[in-house]
Amino acid sequence: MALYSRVSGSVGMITLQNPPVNALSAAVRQGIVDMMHRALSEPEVKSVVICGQNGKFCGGADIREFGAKMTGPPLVPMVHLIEAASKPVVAAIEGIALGGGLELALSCHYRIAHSKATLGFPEVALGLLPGAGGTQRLPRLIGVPAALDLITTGRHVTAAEARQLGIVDEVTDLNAVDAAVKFAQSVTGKSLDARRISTYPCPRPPDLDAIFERAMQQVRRSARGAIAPGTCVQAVHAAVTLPYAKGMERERELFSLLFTSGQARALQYYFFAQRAVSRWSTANGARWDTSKPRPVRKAAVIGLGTMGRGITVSLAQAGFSVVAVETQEQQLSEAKQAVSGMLERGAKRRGVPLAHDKIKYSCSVQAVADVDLVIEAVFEDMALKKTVFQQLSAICKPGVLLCTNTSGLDIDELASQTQSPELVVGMHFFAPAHVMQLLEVVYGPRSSPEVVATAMQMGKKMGKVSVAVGNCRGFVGNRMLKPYLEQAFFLLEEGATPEQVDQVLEEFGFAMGVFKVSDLSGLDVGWKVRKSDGLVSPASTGTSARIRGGSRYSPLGDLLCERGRFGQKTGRGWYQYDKPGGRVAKPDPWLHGFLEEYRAQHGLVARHIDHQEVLERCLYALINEGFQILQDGIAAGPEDIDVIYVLGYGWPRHRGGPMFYAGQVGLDKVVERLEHYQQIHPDVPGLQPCSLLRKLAASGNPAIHKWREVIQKPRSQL
Ligand SMILES: CC(C)(COP(=O)(O)OP(=O)(O)OC[C@H]1O[C@@H](n2cnc3c(N)ncnc32)[C@H](O)[C@@H]1OP(=O)(O)O)[C@@H](O)C(=O)NCCC(=O)NCCSC(=O)CC(=O)CCCCCCCCCCCCC(=O)O
Ligand SMILES: NC(=O)C1=CN([C@@H]2O[C@H](COP(=O)(O)OP(=O)(O)OC[C@H]3O[C@@H](n4cnc5c(N)ncnc54)[C@H](O)[C@@H]3O)[C@@H](O)[C@H]2O)C=CC1
Repeated sequence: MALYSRVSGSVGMITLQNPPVNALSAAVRQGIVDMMHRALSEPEVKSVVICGQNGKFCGGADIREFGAKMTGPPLVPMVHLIEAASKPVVAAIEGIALGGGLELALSCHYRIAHSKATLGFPEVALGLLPGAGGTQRLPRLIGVPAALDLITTGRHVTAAEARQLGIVDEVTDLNAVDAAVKFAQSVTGKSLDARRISTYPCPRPPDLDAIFERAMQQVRRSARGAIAPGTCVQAVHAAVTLPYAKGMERERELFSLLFTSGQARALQYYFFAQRAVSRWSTANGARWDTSKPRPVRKAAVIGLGTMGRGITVSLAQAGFSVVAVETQEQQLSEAKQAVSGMLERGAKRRGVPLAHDKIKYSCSVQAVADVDLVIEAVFEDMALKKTVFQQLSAICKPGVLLCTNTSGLDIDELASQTQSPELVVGMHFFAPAHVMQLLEVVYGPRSSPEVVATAMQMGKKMGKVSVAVGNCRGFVGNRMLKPYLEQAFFLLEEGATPEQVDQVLEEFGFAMGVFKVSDLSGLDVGWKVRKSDGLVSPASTGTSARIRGGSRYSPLGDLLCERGRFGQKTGRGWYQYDKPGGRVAKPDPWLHGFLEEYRAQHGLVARHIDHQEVLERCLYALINEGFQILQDGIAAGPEDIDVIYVLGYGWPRHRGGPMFYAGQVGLDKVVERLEHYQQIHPDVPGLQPCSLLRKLAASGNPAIHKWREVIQKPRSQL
């Protein structure tokens, strides 16, 4: 709702009240309309201030209302009522003015912002455009290029930048509401003719066509199939080419198109999913709201390779004191340089405070004796990690959390090496660890709720989105990757090429196809894991080479590794590169010839494989594993899996995540297609639909927020 009060005798104050972000719900919109009428009708009131309760102006339209039937006064007439007011209306912007909140502010005649406020049009991230005049008013106010930037990227600007751009009239370090009241008094009685943005002509730069062409190219490059950014460009184009009223009609038309799209539904689902994962629960009943994190001031990182360096940077930037340990002297000195470089780039590009003095380096593990938490990031080798955990358990002070960054080894086996297994938890960062937003917090059967809470909170302080997951081989992300990769290999055996598979996945929206990712991360990584699992046999050219443990196996990755083709690092992998370390993947005729030879050797006849088969086999195998993970209680809900895949594995956000996508396709359809492929490939267990998936499909494709009801029933019933 909105409260009305009278300040200093002549100022009518409208305060938005809808915690936590004063979103423009039906009640808030109704309140604003009613209170505006009241302020305009009271003769003593000479000007109006609009502000938000609890230091937040407004977080925009109430996203939770989008799925339901809209009630209350619409936003567009509301902003027109404010702009047309005969008394000056001043927006007092504290905290945030986002989306519809900024549109509300732009309809006011003046805007006063607190210096710590941020403003922006984040609608594009929800699959929408600013649909209450934002696309028509902003270019009129700040020009086309700046408006295009803000609206198509959704980036938030500081009050200082907003002042520079001309979005706000004044910035204050003092109380913005008091400043707005004073300002409102000072403009009482002044003409408002020049203050109504909708009446401004839209500036027409001479190179207008080129500006729009560039903007379209830019969004095509970065949007990866998302429709909202391009539609935002079209809406801004209408501001320049049409009179205001016609431009508003066009905005409405384009908004409706987006509003009813599957992409908007997916992005809005994802918005809430990313927030829902912080309300974690574990399979044995520990929960976010009953588990208290421990204080952590000083942390240690063991092993300063690729991951340890990024983790060190991330910890130091978050304000933790860090002891960084590396036993190899050469590695230690390289790591010091690399960490310094990362800190300096962070300071330069993102304004993160330089934190060199937060880090103490050592080549002895004894240096960790007084830390509160340790993150181990040594080689992925169980025997080595066990030794390190035994050492840590002996050296660290009592009560220290021992965390491992393993990509998939058994947390419980590591915990059993220590005197306090309840203090052991996985903190699985993603490379590069100082950039990637995802953290899988892996709890073992013995990890205490307090320890899970501490790791989750540490992640948050480091700017990560932390997702709590249970302990199993590969946890959630890497476990689901296995059937996806397997299908990609099998498709090569059956006649596809890496380029073809990658193209299908990139058209779907992945930033990179599976083979390009494999080249980037190094084929040797998976090879080492397969070797230690005993899967890589020296007889990989024999007839039994394509069967392991009774199931189909593709030795293609192993054969490439045997030939030294590790991907980008060696300049050859599934693709060729101009040199070792090269980044531009080019199709490799050698690889095509190799695949032909391989097929001939194994009696395989290449067939035409269409787009649909590539997509369905790769994605549905991955999705099926996701349902198995839910069934096993490794992830608490589909949101956890979706957030992991979007933030950690490049799943296109506008498709919501694999579990949401499965729901959109239709679970019955996913089951039907998996069964179809399983009939053709009976030796591939990953194609057998799991019982939870079947059960949900049979119960009529319930909406994704209802899946938990089925999952939480005793697992024996599945
Ligand atoms: C605001 C934030 C920056 C705060 O961040 P932080 O402090 O980190 O807190 P969070 O954890 O993120 O959030 C706390 C809590 O608040 C919830 N929440 C946040 N914002 C909203 C919101 N806008 N609505 C509802 N709830 C919100 C959040 O979910 C958390 O709760 P929890 O999930 O329970 O944990 C940050 O939250 C943020 O960035 N928020 C999003 C801001 C945003 O994107 N705003 C834009 C909203 S869209 C908008 O404004 C649209 C418009 O431009 C106007 C459209 C015109 C409307 C016309 C509609 C007419 C319909 C016509 C149909 C046409 C179809 C036809 O023709 O048929
Ligand atoms: N590289 C990646 O993309 C990811 C790796 N991981 C996991 O992170 C861990 C580390 O991986 P990377 O950083 O890639 O390995 P890396 O090979 O780059 O670095 C490992 C470092 O540990 C050091 N080391 C070995 N034994 C040590 C000891 N006893 N004490 C101190 N330092 C020691 C080595 O000298 C080396 O510098 C592994 O468990 C890996 O599975 C997790 C996520 C992603």
